[in-house]
Amino acid sequence: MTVTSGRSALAVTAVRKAYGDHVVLDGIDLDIPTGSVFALLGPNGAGKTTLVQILSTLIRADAGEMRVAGHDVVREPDAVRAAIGVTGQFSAVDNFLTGEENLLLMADLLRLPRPQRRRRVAELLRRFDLVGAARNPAATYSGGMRRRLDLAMTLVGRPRVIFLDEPTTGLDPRSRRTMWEIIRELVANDGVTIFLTTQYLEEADQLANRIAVLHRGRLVAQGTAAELKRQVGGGHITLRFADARGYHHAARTLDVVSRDDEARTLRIASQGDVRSVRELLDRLDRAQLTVDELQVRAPDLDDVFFALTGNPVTEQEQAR
Ligand SMILES: Nc1ncnc2c1ncn2[C@@H]1O[C@H](COP(=O)(O)OP(=O)(O)OP(=O)(O)O)[C@@H](O)[C@H]1O
Repeated sequence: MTVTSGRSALAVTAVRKAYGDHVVLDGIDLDIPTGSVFALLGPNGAGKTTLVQILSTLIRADAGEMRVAGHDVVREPDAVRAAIGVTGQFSAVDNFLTGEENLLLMADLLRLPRPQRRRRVAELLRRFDLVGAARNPAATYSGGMRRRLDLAMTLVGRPRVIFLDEPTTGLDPRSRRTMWEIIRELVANDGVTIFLTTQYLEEADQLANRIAVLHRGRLVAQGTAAELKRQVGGGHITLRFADARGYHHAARTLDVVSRDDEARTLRIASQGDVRSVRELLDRLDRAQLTVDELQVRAPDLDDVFFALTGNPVTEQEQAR
């Protein structure tokens, strides 16, 4: 792949990064078209943040060629910085300042022309539903409000490429959906390119035009959510157990993709056809296990992840 495509917001070839003996990124190639959402998917510790830090000029790669918004990351870091916005797990929000003050501070730092500053800040407060809380210290904000403020601060400088490093980690489902809406609007209205990292398969499914799966320093698959699902084929069966004994016995003996101990549900890899469902039911009967509920589903990204890496996401997180 070359690194010259005019339509690419990000073009990356053979990026490598190691910390001592630990190879974190082992030859990453990416080409992300302008105006699209790209999701880099991987469990904790996969190297997602490291790649974002390299592409946003915060740390140096050991090798590789990278262009972001048309600029070379190593040779033109200032031009890259001027074209990008980054919101990460460690937010830029100052707790002692109000939401409005945080935004004004950002406008000052970016040297926005004076008459524009208040106008831009007011517009962002409106857009991110922060008008009511604008005069309150950011310390009093909920997790969702803080993420919105953080993203609003990133937008003060009108970046063309936005890195969102795990934008919804730790948010409740409602705040997560609000963030998704905001991200969709950003792409539709502002034509920005979004580079998103996430551990949530559903998030990548909801937002991304293209998804890449990072596993042990390499991109093990790339494509649209539909392409990745097709690549895996099959699907899964979800079983909910009536009692804890049956649940734990089944968890030990079946080919489990993922599990939810609280809800006593197991996800089993399966083609989902009548024969494989019958075989599974026979097996459960023989073991005298009572199932409360059974659902047959088409493949989702959880199945993709399992097929590509041999592990469910949750197990990889636990194995860290
Ligand atoms: N400065 C550093 N020195 C040594 N090792 C590091 C350093 N920064 C990151 N690592 C290691 O590199 C690996 C990748 O870390 P990284 O933070 O990029 O992963 P991640 O996919 O973003 O994970 P998370 O979802 O937890 O943020 C981890 O094993 C981490 O311990």
